[in-house]
Amino acid sequence: MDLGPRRVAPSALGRSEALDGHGPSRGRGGGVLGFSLRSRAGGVPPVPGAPRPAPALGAGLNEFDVIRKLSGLLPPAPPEVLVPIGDDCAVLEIGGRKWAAASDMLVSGRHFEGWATPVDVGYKAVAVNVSDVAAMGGTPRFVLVSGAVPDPETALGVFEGVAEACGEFGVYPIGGDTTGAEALTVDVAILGELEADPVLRSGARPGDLLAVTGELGASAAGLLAFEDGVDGFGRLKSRHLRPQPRVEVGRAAARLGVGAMIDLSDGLASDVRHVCEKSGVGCSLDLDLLPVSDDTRKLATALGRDPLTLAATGGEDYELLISAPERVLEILAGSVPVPVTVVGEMRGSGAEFRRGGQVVGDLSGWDHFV
Ligand SMILES: Nc1ncnc2c1ncn2[C@@H]1O[C@H](COP(=O)(O)OP(=O)(O)O)[C@@H](O)[C@H]1O
Ligand SMILES: Cc1ncc(C[n+]2csc(CCOP(=O)(O)OP(=O)(O)O)c2C)c(N)n1
Ligand SMILES: [Mg+2]
Repeated sequence: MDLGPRRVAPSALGRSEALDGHGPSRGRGGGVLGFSLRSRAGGVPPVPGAPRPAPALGAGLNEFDVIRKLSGLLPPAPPEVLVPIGDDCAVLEIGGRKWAAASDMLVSGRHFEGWATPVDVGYKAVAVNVSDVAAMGGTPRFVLVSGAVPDPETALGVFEGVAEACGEFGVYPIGGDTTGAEALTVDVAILGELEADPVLRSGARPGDLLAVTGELGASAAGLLAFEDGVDGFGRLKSRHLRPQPRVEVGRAAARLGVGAMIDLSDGLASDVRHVCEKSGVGCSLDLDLLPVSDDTRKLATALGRDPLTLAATGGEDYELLISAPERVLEILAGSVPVPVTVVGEMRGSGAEFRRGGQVVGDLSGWDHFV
């Protein structure tokens, strides 16, 4: 295990400024709330006494508010549903076996631009779903792949990438759907098998340590390189286009009975809050402990970005965040070929990030509606 200067400061520290589990705006666009404020400021002044228009349903909600609200609309789950909406995968019991099920899609302009070929998009669409199964401790088995594509060549390119990823991760494609559209969208649904009990987001306990696999910030750095047209940095670009989900670590973690696990898609700063919220606990993370590679640091710095902030908020790492007692993490780190780095600890309440011993606020990851 990468123990570094590993023990984070004890929890006699100030509380986080973003305890609601979502953090502040990342300043991308105005969001739905921004639009309503703008239109009011520039529009016709309200007529005294006239009925006010009802606010649009969902106005001002962020991505996770939407998911919480739609979960509230669910009828009672049938008995086969062991874990409902709200974790990396749902868990179903079918034929005496436990299955993890999830879906994630990639949308042109939102998840990729022209730097990603259709083959890259197909590959990544499978990989990010495999990562959700890994986060439950499962073995990915089957995918359904649906493409909304501008032309037949794109459809076939996507499927080439799907086939490549399926071969690499031991997954079999059992169907999907193909339709025409202006811009490319690829949606993958996955089924994984669980040999051990699934690892949920809700099992973290105060006193557990928090560890991440692999490295953080490389994918976000690769994205910056594409966006800014930077030559070179092929490893970072590849980390962005071809994430390597941590299936073996996830399975080992489940066998060891770690407390909680989540895959890092939106960024550590956001994803750790999902674990806190679901577990009813808090956490303290030390940014100085984040595993950030030299090339990530070099590129981020060259582009005027802070490498540690990028690593905490950039997203699409597809590493695992694991909460477990220290001894369990030591055993895990000794049994997998990927670095497992302690970055903080769980505590009673509050989500706090520290750096150089000081509390830093305003850290949050990706949110599709902010
Ligand atoms: N439109 C939707 N309908 C039903 N469940 C959804 C929808 N969007 C997201 N979810 C569920 O909400 C939870 C959180 O979703 P998300 O943040 O996308 O998780 P992840 O990062 O693991 O993909 C998951 O359990 C997911 O299945
Ligand atoms: C063109 C472009 N802009 C921005 C990003 C960065 N980005 C898009 S989605 C995302 C977060 C992960 O995607 P999401 O759809 O939220 O996955 P999930 O959490 O559901 O697994 C990030 C960091 C990108 N990959 N491409
Ligand atoms: Mg998702």
